[in-house]
Amino acid sequence: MTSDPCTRCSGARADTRQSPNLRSFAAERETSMSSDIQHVITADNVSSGTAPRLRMAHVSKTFGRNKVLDDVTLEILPGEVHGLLGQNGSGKSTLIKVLSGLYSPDSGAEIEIDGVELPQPINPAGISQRGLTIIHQSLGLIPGHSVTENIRMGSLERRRFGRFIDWKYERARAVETLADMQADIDPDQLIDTLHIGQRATVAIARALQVIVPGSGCLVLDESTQSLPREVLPEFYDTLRGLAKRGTSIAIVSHRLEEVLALADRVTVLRDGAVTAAGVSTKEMSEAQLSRQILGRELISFTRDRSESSAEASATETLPETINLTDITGATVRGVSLTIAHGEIVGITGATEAGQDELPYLIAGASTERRSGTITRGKSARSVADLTVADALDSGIALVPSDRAGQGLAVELDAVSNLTLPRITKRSGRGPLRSSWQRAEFERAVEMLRITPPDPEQLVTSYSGGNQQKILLAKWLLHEPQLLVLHEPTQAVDVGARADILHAIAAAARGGAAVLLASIEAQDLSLICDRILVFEAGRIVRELHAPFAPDGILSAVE
Ligand SMILES: Nc1ncnc2c1ncn2[C@@H]1O[C@H](COP(=O)(O)OP(=O)(O)OP(=O)(O)O)[C@@H](O)[C@H]1O
Repeated sequence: MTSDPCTRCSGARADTRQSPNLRSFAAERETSMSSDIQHVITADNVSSGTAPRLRMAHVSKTFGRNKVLDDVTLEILPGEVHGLLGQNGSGKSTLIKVLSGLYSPDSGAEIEIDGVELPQPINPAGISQRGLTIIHQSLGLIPGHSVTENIRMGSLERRRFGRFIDWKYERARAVETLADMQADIDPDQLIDTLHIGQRATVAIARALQVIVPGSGCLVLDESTQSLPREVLPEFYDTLRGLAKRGTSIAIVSHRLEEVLALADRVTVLRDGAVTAAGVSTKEMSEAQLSRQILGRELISFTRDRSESSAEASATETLPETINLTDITGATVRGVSLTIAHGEIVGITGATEAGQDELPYLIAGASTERRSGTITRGKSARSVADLTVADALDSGIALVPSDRAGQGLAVELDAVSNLTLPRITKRSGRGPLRSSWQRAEFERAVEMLRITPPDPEQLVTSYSGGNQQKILLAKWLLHEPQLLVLHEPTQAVDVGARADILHAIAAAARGGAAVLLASIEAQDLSLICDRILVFEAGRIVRELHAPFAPDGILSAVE
């Protein structure tokens, strides 16, 4: 990665570090647009009339009988940031996998970089030599290897004599890149021991290493979703710096404010076909963009908080509250809090402030040394030796943020994933693939509009957002007494986000106590009754509804 020498960008860097949120970033971009980014299509950093940096035309892709891309064209100009948008399952990742050579397109596809056609089938190992770097949703890191090895993989330099790899040198390069990104990550740490945000940082660091400033194309498929909020402004600045010098950037993101703040133009897919091709984002509002994506008005989520607590208090059999007492882990330091049945308590804070760890401590999903007690009515449970199975027996279910690593059984189909936690209890009553399983699948499809509604499709063949819905549905159908969620709306489109918030609110209305760990201020403001802000492992502020997203962000900063 390189630092941007332009003074305006340096200024932006200082501003955004003070106020790390997208709104201020977008506002900063607005005020400086006239000088560069907004006129990117005609100004000096985009050569108008020249060949696109990347051109994909007539790209179709069929799986079995399902045509998921239909004659798609995408053109990305030198020096622009281009948003590739669409609902969950609209075909964005498939298009990027075609570009990277992971999927072969149907016949007739044309793919060019700087006017030169890429020979098909595309060799995944060869695309970086053509200046193309892709970060997939799955991040593509190698478990069991260090941060240095992962960052330098693909860029390792052999010494002239002996042809050995000088690991001291490679480590220094990795340290340099991490420092450029202001990422405090130990280069010798195993990738497996990093949290998801740190892993995303490593994947992005690796991609940025192979970009030669002024050329190439960097494609980010939902890569920012797990980056810590405080590094985002710096990261956006880096992208803008790269684009300003001529590198093209394609971003796939469901965060519309992010897209509007960063992208010069957008291409929108709906059901595998292009509905907007290279449309300028100049003067485009979030509402217009979501209409373009959904093909309809967005029905926003609203929660009637009074109705929720009234219904929950009618659930007579449950003790009124769940009490977490003196919970301690690696980053959480003696936290105590109470959640009433029917209540949704949000927890938020900066990275490593503790809110990201608490869900795992109380759901038995942490390997850290831990202590504290969970009390419900007369029953008290120590978290020191709590396992996931114990937690489930006690009615505590966790929706983790690491969908593939911790949330889903990736080798199984959708219906097995949905019903896995309850299958042992049910298996005595008939064959595994019972009508019960199918009925559960149908409930999940109805609740969260999972597409395609195919119970036997491998869960990994679902789009990222639909995998997220399957994960959430699995635990909602379990009807836990304490529902613990960590970033449940990651990777979902604007419509699905509303569906997910509805489903969580319905769980609370049904009597569940809900603990929601998230950095999404908008989600927290819409759904929570209370929000607890963490700092250095402790709760330092408590906010009560109604909230404004900006108020939540300033409470964290
Ligand atoms: N290997 C596969 N086999 C069968 N179907 C697949 C496969 N990969 C993707 N699909 C289907 O292709 C469609 C498009 O999926 P894709 O992952 O490209 O969507 P997306 O726009 O990236 O969605 P998201 O925003 O949720 O990540 C989905 O219906 C998905 O189920």
